[in-house]
Amino acid sequence: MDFCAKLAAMAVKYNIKLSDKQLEELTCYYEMLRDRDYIRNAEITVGTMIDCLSCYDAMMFPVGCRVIDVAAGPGFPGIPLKILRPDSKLCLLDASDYRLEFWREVVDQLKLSDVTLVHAPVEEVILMPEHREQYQVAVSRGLSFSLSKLVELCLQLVKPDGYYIQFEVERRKEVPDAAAKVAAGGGQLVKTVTQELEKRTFVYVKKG
Ligand SMILES: C[S@@+](CC[C@H](N)C(=O)[O-])C[C@H]1O[C@@H](n2cnc3c(N)ncnc32)[C@H](O)[C@@H]1O
Repeated sequence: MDFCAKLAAMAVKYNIKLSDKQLEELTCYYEMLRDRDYIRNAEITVGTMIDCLSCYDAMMFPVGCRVIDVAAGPGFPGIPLKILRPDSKLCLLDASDYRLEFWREVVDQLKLSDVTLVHAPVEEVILMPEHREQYQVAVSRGLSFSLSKLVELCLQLVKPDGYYIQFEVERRKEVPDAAAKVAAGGGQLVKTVTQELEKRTFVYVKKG
């Protein structure tokens, strides 16, 4: 089975609704990652795409919402979420500039509109008026700060009624204590959702 067919099958299994156009765009993104040697194999990337898309909660993403991916690396989960919700306005942020050119290519190739690219550490971006408290949703996957530190930093990017979604891996073992850790970072735990495919728990945090 090719990448697109595998992704389509997994999306059905995990109840993620993708149009043919979205499947094509995710496949094109996969091919660009593969051509840059950013990924090891198609199987793993299907898992990564499903992981990224699984955090989506329609209630937290109003029409035209501004979303920031903190420490996006090659674009996970920001680019899959932008493909899922093309009306959203995405900011990809990373401290390292080594992905900027790649992000630009993806944006051009997929003709993605309303995407902003920021090369700076999150600690600096939270102080910039054009980013501070400007987003409906902040997401972060793979940034190795403690859960309370991530909540403290990322909520500063979120509007008063916004949300932060953190991708937690099982080995970090922060989830059983998530409510206390989220509160220590200044947030309110909305829910945690565990996704079996990548042994992942999404921690949903509301500001305030
Ligand atoms: C393990 S990668 C995760 C990338 C991507 N989110 C993913 O899931 O594949 C961690 C990323 O965090 C970025 N990073 C590390 N410290 C950062 C900081 N203080 N602010 C913003 N990005 C940071 C790194 O440059 C790297 O791209």
